Amino acid sequence: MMSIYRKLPNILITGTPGTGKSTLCSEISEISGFEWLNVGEIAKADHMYDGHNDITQCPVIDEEQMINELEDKIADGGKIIDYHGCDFFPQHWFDIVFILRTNSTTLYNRLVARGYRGQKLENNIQCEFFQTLIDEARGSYNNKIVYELPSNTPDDMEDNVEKICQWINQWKMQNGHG
Ligand SMILES: Nc1ncnc2c1ncn2[C@@H]1O[C@H](COP(=O)(O)OP(=O)(O)O)[C@@H](O)[C@H]1O
Repeated sequence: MMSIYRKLPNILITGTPGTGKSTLCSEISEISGFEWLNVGEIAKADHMYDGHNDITQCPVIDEEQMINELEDKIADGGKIIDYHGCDFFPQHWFDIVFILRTNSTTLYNRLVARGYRGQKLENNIQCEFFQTLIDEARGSYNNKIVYELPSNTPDDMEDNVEKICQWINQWKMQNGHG
């Protein structure tokens, strides 16, 4: 509904760390010209933190500050937002939400390769296993705009890039910018 106020749509890509968000966003950004906003990287660069979570062993993002920071950019449309959480963004920001899904073993190997160990590794595997991001996305957005995408293989990645780019083109045509 809100999309009529934007010249281009905004896309949220979420999922457990290691499911392939950055890889996917970078490819879509290159093809579509949409700006990729990596929320974790923005928080790191601008020290937008509000404490430390001992369970996830990650700094806690200052959500209010992040929303203020992103609000103007989002209003223009044409953004791909990449974050391993999705419940604190205003619902009207996004025209579509994709959740990347990866099998436990595959994800385990990716996170080990990234240097995750012990509790941090286990927490992330559990996050994926218990479909945490699915529940979070379904609880935060209109379920008609929420889609799961498998992200286990390079073929999956290619399919996902294609699907999302097709969706962008379709949106442009339907909204008179084709
Ligand atoms: N669908 C996929 N098939 C094969 N490898 C993948 C896939 N998605 C991600 N990877 C690999 O997994 C690792 C983590 O991907 P990344 O995009 O950094 O995930 P995230 O941004 O969700 O943490 C990278 O080495 C990436 O190349």
